[in-house]
Amino acid sequence: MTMHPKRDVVIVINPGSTSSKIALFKAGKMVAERTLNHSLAELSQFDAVIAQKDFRMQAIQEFLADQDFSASEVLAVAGRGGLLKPIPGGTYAVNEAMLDDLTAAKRNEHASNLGAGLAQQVADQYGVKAYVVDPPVVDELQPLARISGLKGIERHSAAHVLNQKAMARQVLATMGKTYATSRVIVAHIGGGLSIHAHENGRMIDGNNGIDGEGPYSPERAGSLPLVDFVAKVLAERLTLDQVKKLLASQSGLRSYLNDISIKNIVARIAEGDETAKFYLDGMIYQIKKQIAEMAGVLNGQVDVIILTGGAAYATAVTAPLQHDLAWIAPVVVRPGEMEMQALYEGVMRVLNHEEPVRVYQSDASTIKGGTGR
Ligand SMILES: Nc1ncnc2c1ncn2[C@@H]1O[C@H](COP(=O)(O)OP(=O)(O)OP(=O)(O)O)[C@@H](O)[C@H]1O
Ligand SMILES: CCCC(=O)O
Repeated sequence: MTMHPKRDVVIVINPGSTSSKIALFKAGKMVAERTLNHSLAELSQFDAVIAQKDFRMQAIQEFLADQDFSASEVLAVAGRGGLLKPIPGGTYAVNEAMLDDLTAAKRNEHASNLGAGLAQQVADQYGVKAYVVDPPVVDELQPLARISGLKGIERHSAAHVLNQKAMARQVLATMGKTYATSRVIVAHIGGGLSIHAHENGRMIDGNNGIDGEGPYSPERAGSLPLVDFVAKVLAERLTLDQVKKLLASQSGLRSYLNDISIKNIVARIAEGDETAKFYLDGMIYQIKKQIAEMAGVLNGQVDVIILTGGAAYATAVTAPLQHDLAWIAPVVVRPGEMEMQALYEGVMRVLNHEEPVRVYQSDASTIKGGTGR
């Protein structure tokens, strides 16, 4: 009699703005994980994010080749979801409509747009299904937060949803509180930067850095003086695609310091680079403003402020924020992300029939606007 090995291996793929993270889960546990940080020089070879697919896939295949599992043990593949149309939270099966919208970067360019395609390619290799979980476009904004200030333009959410929610749940549990009944501000400080007010389990407001809101980040512009920006767009005759690229991936620390790595920038400061210090301080200053704004959204009733993402490893970033924001609430630092675990759990909830699998339908909008249009 032939013995069939148990299918209990899930491969998790998470393309970030400046890194690719890959993990292997077996029988409920993460047994291997690798983070590859990509330099500006490496990423600059590609005109569009979607063109990075083969480059990122190579890293995935190298990781998989180093792991000890057989193809017949693979149960499913999870990828970080991309900038789809605004959708409810949940686990979505990768389908053609999703891949088409992401390949066309209908909403905008973003590294996470690669997640579904990479996951599907790896899933095909093992003859299993691919899923994405709680993509960055999960939109729980409260009605007042949607108003922009100009009729015809509405605000929409884009955030590190997976990590913000996972960190909030974890930190609140250590405080004896639940996510569903608490008020939290989470600042994810990575290649992009998203800072949101969470109230009773929902992300009710926060910045959409992809569309040019909030603090500048390693790559993103954040909010700009609009008249000067529009004058630049007109003077340089920029197309909408060029504007989106400029705001989301060619601004922020990259534009001031020609670097997207906060780790490098902290090292430059340690060697006496005053310019690097000035612009890192500027980013920290803007983060502080955004967190205080979210405290206003929550009427100052904040259980905890959480600083997370790769840059939360840098004390140069977290120490001033902990000091300056202590008047609002305790400031807890949780460096890195829990996205890999959250992706795995999302897929397992569907495979264990605890939650229905969601089906993505094509983004019917014909106007190529920002993440919300
Ligand atoms: N040990 C460290 N010390 C200081 N900074 C670090 C450290 N590790 C990572 N970083 C910084 O964290 C940033 C990347 O964070 P993260 O991995 O959360 O983002 P990402 O996945 O590339 O992008 P995103 O999630 O926004 O799409 C980089 O600027 C990197 O230099
Ligand atoms: C993940 C969406 C937010 C950002 O990257 O700026």
